[in-house]
Formats: sequence, C-alpha cells, structure tokens
Amino acid sequence: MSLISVRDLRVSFATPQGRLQAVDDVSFDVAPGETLGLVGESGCGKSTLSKALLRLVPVTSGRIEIEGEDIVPFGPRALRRIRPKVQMVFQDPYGSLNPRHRVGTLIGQPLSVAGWGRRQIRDRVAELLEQVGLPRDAAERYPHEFSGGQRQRVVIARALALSPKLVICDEPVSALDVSVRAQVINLFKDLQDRLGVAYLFISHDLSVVENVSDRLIVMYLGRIIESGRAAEIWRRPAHPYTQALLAAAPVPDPKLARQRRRLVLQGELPSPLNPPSGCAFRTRCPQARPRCAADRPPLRALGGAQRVACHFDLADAAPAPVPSDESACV
Ligand SMILES: Nc1ncnc2c1ncn2[C@@H]1O[C@H](COP(=O)(O)OP(=O)(O)OP(=O)(O)O)[C@@H](O)[C@H]1O
Repeated sequence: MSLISVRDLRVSFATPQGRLQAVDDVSFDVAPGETLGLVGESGCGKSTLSKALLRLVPVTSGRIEIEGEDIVPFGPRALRRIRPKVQMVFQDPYGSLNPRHRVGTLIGQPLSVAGWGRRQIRDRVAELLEQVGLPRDAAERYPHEFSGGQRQRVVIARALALSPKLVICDEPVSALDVSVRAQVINLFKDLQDRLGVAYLFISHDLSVVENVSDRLIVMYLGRIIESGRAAEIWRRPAHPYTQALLAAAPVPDPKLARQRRRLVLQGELPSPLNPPSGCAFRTRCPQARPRCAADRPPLRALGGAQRVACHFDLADAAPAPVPSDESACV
C-alpha cells in the first residue's frame, strides 16, 4: 500500500483579481521509505502542494490518503492524530528555530505537545541529536551558537522526533553554503537508510533533486507535466520544460552533456490567474504548434514508468497506452 496517495488534488485561493488555481488536478503516490522529488520554478505550486498535504491550506477538491485514510474531510481532532505521521523541514533553518529557546527545548517541542514526560523527552532528544550527528550537549545551547548546516540538523532532528513516516523537505539545502549542502543531503540519505522514512523532496534545482530521488515529478503552473524514475528523466527528459530545466543543470558526464538539447527557458511563468489555453507551457515552448493552444495534453505513459503531458514525442520515446483510471496518476 502507498504511504501517501494524492488524487485529483486542487487548491485555489480567492484573490482580489479572482480565483487563483495554485494546484490543479495533481495525483501521485509516495511509497514507504522512498524519496519522491518535486521540481519546478518558483510559483509553480510546490509549497502549496506540500502545505495541502499537511492541511495547512484549504483543499478545494480531491483526496489525500495517508496509509489509506483520506484526511481531506478530517476535523481538528482527527488531524491531531494523523499529524505525527507527516512532518516538514523548511528551507530556512534561521527562521524556523525560535532564537530564545535552547535546542533541546526546540527538538522536544513536538514530544511535549504529544504529552511525553520530561525524562522521556530528554532521552529522546539525546537520541535524535546523535542521529543527526550533533553532540549531546547541543541540547543546552541556543540556535545562534550553530552554523547554518548544524541548525538544519536541529530542524531535521525536530522533524524526526515523533518518528514520522514522511518528511516533506521544502528546499532544505537552498539556504546553505554549497560546501555543506552535500553533508546535509548525505544526512538525509543516511537517516532514510537507518529509519526507513520517506521524503517528498522539493526544489527548483533539478540536479539536487535527481541526486536524492527515486522518482520525480515536474510541475508547471500547478500541474504535473512529467513524472517517472529519476534516472529515466535525467537520461531522457520528455517534456520541453524538463529539458530546459535539465539543460540548465550541471552534468559531470560529457557524453550526456552533448546529448542534451541546449534549451533556454524564455520569458516568465504566466500568471496562474490567467493561464494560457491548452498546454500551459506553450507560451514559452520552442516546439509549440497550433494544437498546443487548442488541447490540453493529458499525462500519458512513455516507456517504463515515465509519463509526460505533451502532445508530441520530443524525447523519441515509444508511447504506450495508459489505462484511463490511471491517466493522471504518477
Ligand atoms: N495564500 C495565498 N493566497 C493567494 N495566492 C497564493 C497563496 N499562496 C500561494 N499563492 C500563489 O499560488 C501560486 C503557487 O505558489 P507556491 O508558493 O505554492 O509556489 P512555489 O512553487 O512553492 O514557489 P516558491 O518556490 O517561490 O515558494 C503562486 O502564484 C502564488 O502567488
């Protein structure tokens, strides 16, 4: 069974200019212990989607099943019961830690809310500090005494306090120096191996996400436009948008670099208040044809697990029919 199963999810906001569709008909699954990467430009709906999974923004329609339970209709009491299963690590380790509290108190907060006793909390905090590679005495110190990378370790320890099944990592290394990014990414991988936790790993940087993810979803203007195994998409991106994201990513393998089309993303993301007709990417797509303005391409299967929302076979992959009940799912 999937750990998380999202079906036909829509989230819209009322704004003075009208309704803004931030997440539009999104479906995907996360299996226990796997990493699903979520990539897209700023404004494509990544954060709104992750907040919806935590029910921090109102869901317009669709289902969010956690271990088979749809949490969309849940009230506050049922949400309190389910919340420990899904935790979040935000981008900014400076903003997400209250500077007036000691690290031990910060990491122990979720435990104290859950009704744990003092001694239990102290022991669990010591265990968590060890798991994220910080010394035991870190519990007595304040956030400003730590570097950015160490603070992100504190945030990760707090997210793991209640042994969640899924941790949503929203740009977790973007605010860190390049030199410490690899260490924090290795920590995420190590914790996954030891604890079997699943991640939804969100970033605008495909090279970061590809490195940690088993599977990927690529979003554009609130919709999934490509999905599949990370290695598959990295090797042969099918959507012109993914191709452009990849063309911008550094590639260590010169052969792969030569194979890649040199695509540069033109223009800005269109406003979700007034999205283009048909394919939302067509206004920036170097391959756009008249059909793209008329019909919105559904996600369709290519070879393997890859799916793409494009009318054309731009990665030379052999298309295969998709069963209709799965057509929008990853
Ligand atoms: N509370 C809100 N009210 C109105 N519009 C919102 C709200 N939250 C997000 N939006 C809009 O929804 C769209 C998606 O935003 P979201 O923050 O989810 O994108 P993102 O891909 O996470 O971008 P970023 O990486 O910059 O956070 C944007 O157009 C944004 O302006």
